[in-house]
Amino acid sequence: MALLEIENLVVEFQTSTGTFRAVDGVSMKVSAGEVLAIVGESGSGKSVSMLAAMGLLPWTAKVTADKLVFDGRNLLGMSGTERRKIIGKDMSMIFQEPIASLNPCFTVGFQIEEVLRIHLGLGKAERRKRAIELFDAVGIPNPAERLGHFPHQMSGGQCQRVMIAIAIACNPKLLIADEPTTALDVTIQKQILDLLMRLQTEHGMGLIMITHNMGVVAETADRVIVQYKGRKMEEADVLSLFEAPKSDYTRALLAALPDNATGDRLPTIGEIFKQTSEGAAQ
Ligand SMILES: Nc1ncnc2c1ncn2[C@@H]1O[C@H](COP(=O)(O)OP(=O)(O)OP(=O)(O)O)[C@@H](O)[C@H]1O
Repeated sequence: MALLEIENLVVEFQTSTGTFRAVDGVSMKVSAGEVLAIVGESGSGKSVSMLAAMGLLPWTAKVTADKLVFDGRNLLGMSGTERRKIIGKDMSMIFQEPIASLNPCFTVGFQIEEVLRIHLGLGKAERRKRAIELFDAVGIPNPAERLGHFPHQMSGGQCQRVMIAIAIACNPKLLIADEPTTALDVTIQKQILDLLMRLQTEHGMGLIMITHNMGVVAETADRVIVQYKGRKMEEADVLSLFEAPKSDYTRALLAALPDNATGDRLPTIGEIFKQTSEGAAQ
């Protein structure tokens, strides 16, 4: 049975200029222990799809789907209270900007201990012990001392490790990583990616990796979904996608490798076609 099953997801935003459809009929399945990459240029609806699954979109978003099931439970018919028992516990998410994702007013220790208190009901001493274990597991040096630090006292890489520790605090079944390395220095990116992959294997979690970076896809994913303008253009296992891409869009993305697609942003389809026509004209 799939851990997360989404069928025909549509997300529309009410804007001052009318209704904008950010996600247009996307379907996907992720199983326990599987790594699914969602790839596509900026604005293709990758984050919005996952925020919809987590129930984290603002009220201006209208979310509909034929199916939105997590671990056998229908998320669509669920009350906010019921959903909050799952989100951050069995299904958690980390974001691109680790420093912005943490609350600047509280120590990182308080922030991780709150998750342990709310979701697992642990007492003070147990929370602190578990928080130290978690910081240790994600490679934060001097974990006991670091619990007393505020986010601004830590580097971006360290904050991302804190975010990962918070995300795995309750042993989630599914972790969604939304461009987890994009905002970090190149040297730190690999460390964070390796950490995520190690934790995924150790915990047998399902992992959805949202990325612009085809190198990250090749290194991490079992299966890949390519999104463009809110639609799924292609879905394939990672080898098939690289060896025999089916859609023109995927072919164009791969044709742009390695020069243009290893940075923090994939080229837009317009940029790719411009390069192709310029190449042909020379
Ligand atoms: N709250 C909102 N109100 C209106 N439009 C929104 C809102 N949030 C996102 N969008 C729009 O939805 C579209 C999809 O956004 P999304 O963040 O999912 O793209 P993405 O593929 O994740 O891109 P990126 O890689 O840049 O994050 C974009 O055009 C974005 O401007």
